[in-house]
Amino acid sequence: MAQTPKLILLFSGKRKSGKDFVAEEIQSQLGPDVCTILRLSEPLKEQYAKEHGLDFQRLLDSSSYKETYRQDMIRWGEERRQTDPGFFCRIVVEGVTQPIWIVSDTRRISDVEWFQDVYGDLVKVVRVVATEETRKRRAWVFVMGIDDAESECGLDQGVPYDWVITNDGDQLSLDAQLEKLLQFIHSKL
Ligand SMILES: Nc1ncnc2c1ncn2[C@@H]1O[C@H](COP(=O)(O)OP(=O)(O)O)[C@@H](O)[C@H]1O
Ligand SMILES: C[C@@](O)(CCOP(=O)(O)OP(=O)(O)O)CC(=O)O
Repeated sequence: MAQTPKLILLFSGKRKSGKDFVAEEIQSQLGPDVCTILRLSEPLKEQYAKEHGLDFQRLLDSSSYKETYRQDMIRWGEERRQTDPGFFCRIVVEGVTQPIWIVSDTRRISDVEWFQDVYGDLVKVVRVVATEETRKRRAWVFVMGIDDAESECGLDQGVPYDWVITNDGDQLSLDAQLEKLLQFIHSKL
């Protein structure tokens, strides 16, 4: 079981909006002892790799290897969540000791609901936004069945965002937004 955190930031956003980039910026400001980044896709990929005889490490990086299996991983993960919506959430929080958690890849309303049910007001929903143009510059290409499906669109609406971070590559603008978010985080420590 994890220690009770002081704050949980649930990040969502489109592919290549910069969820990981922004999460890592925040973690680097706070330090790894204070802030941990949790990824729901990690236990998903680990288990999927085991069951399908694949290389877990290669599923973790931004390679074409991951993209080859993305659609089937989505299908497989959805089957798991249907029988147990908290399946991947419970695994990622296990044994975490840092007071600030960033879950960098919430994709579905059921993910948000699980955290809200268990941790209540400690949970804040953060949306990372970048234009299609910016995302294309980061090598995003629209794929039917992925970019128009729940995995990418599940949190486009239906869950109010507590914070919206616009990440279009302007470092000064990002710094200003993160400064405000960091002030809020510090107020919870
Ligand atoms: N503000 C930024 N400045 C420079 N590079 C960025 C910025 N935001 C994202 N990137 C780069 O764009 C790519 C996609 O970002 P990533 O965080 O992996 O997106 P996501 O997790 O939303 O799919 C990565 O190579 C990342 O380093
Ligand atoms: C099957 C997935 O978990 C794969 C996610 O892999 P990543 O989180 O590595 O993907 P991106 O950051 O969008 O490139 C998606 C899901 O629907 O659960």
